[in-house]
Amino acid sequence: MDAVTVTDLVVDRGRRRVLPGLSFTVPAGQVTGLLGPSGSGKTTLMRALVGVQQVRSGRVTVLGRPAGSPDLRRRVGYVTQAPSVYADLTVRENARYFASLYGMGAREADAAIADVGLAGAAGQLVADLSGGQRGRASLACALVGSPEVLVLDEPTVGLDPVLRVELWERFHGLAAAGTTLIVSSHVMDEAGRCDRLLLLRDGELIADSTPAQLRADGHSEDLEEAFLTVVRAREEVAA
Ligand SMILES: Nc1ncnc2c1ncn2[C@@H]1O[C@H](COP(=O)(O)OP(=O)(O)OP(=O)(O)O)[C@@H](O)[C@H]1O
Repeated sequence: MDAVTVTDLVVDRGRRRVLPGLSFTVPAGQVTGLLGPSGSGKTTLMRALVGVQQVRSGRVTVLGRPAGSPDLRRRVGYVTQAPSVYADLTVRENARYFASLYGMGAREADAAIADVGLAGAAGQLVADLSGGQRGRASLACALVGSPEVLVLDEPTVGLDPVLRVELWERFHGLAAAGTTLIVSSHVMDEAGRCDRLLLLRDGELIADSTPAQLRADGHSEDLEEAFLTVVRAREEVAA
């Protein structure tokens, strides 16, 4: 089953056409990576998926409903690049506050904090956390409502390698339990951790693939190299 269907999506931001007509589907219960260089349109696409981006034309369907439908609010979680937690509350207070909005209790809040590896900092004010910790506090607040679709904009930026691996394990744990995750990144070494890959460049979909297929198409075990080979092959065809 597909959790997300995007058909002929066109988005302009300012006077620029950022997404010139995207079509793809995202399977449910998997981790789909949205990979592409800075400025390729990843955030714009994620905003369209959660229904906060004005779109010029096209259709975005999430869990069978138009993106942004009121009944999707509880079912879709979105973590932006800028952590969206209250700086003057502790991590625990933030998580419990968001839990209460979803009708959840302290137990779920504490579990979400533990999931992102912040149990030791639960009593600390968010204002006193490092950038990476703040990002994880934000993630905990999105996890607390157990959304069916989780859209995460560069969730591992600034994290040390051990935490990154732990978070990716957590993502796969969530997917195994049925959650659909869409995770953006601009570092190709994270591409290998995804079940599926959407590769964006200048708002266009260069590949809708799996890591194994991309390696085969790009004739390289190294995903970055494989990606470059696929990009160059496309450019030669276009020239
Ligand atoms: N509010 C805005 N008004 C006009 N143009 C914008 C606006 N926000 C983004 N853009 C442009 O849209 C394009 C895509 O931006 P977007 O943030 O979606 O890219 P991205 O792939 O998420 O980049 P990054 O990895 O750096 O976050 C960029 O060229 C950017 O300059």
